[in-house]
Amino acid sequence: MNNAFTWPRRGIYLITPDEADTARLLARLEPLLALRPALLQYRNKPAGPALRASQAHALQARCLAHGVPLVVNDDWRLALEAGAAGAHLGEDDGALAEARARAPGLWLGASCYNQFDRARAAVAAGADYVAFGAFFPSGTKPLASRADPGLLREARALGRPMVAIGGITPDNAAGLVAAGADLLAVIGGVFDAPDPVAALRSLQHLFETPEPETDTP
Ligand SMILES: Cc1ncc(COP(=O)(O)OP(=O)(O)O)c(N)n1
Ligand SMILES: Cc1nc(C(=O)O)sc1CCOP(=O)(O)O
Ligand SMILES: [Mg+2]
Repeated sequence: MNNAFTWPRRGIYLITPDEADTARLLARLEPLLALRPALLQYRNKPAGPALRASQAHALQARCLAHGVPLVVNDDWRLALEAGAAGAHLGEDDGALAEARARAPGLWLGASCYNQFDRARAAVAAGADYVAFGAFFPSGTKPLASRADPGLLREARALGRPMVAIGGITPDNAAGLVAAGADLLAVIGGVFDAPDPVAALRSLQHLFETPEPETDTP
């Protein structure tokens, strides 16, 4: 990895909700960025190219102000243009190997769903981290395929940071950390909570205990 930021290793990987109103998006994010999540991903599925570009630039400015690395979902070119730290690519987002070749300085993450083989291929293509999910039913992505925490134990052997995603809340996340997740990616568990700041704090607490053993079979 080659980036102005140091890779955060462990913590909460906050992902933005779909929000067309940029002022409102920034207002919702500001108190959360003040808590310094490990990473922020800009994700806005219904947004068109112009809104995505302007929101990515606006978020990059706020992330820099708070010292939080920004990752852009789906689009490594936009990540480069906005000066973000990374891009996250899934099965519909182009070849990771091309992104690796064209954007050598970006952190690149790969969605691996519930598939160990996909993670192995992503690492071979140059992924800096691999993401697995969905570990719980997700209101954001109700049709996401489901993953088992045992996959995290198996994938530790790949030697890359592992992100867990899908329906994660302060009440269900501890088992994923125990299974070896380095980062917990969360949308609804924070943004749909009655008190998003309190929810993010609770999730961050999970990483304040010592790291679990990682070399058990
Ligand atoms: C950290 C993280 N993990 C998984 C995803 C999902 O990516 P993808 O499968 O491309 O689906 P969309 O998010 O693009 O709908 C993610 N974005 N971030
Ligand atoms: C964007 C996404 N990807 C998933 C996967 O399994 O790859 S689950 C998911 C939704 C994450 O949002 P929430 O925290 O609200 O469930
Ligand atoms: Mg995608």
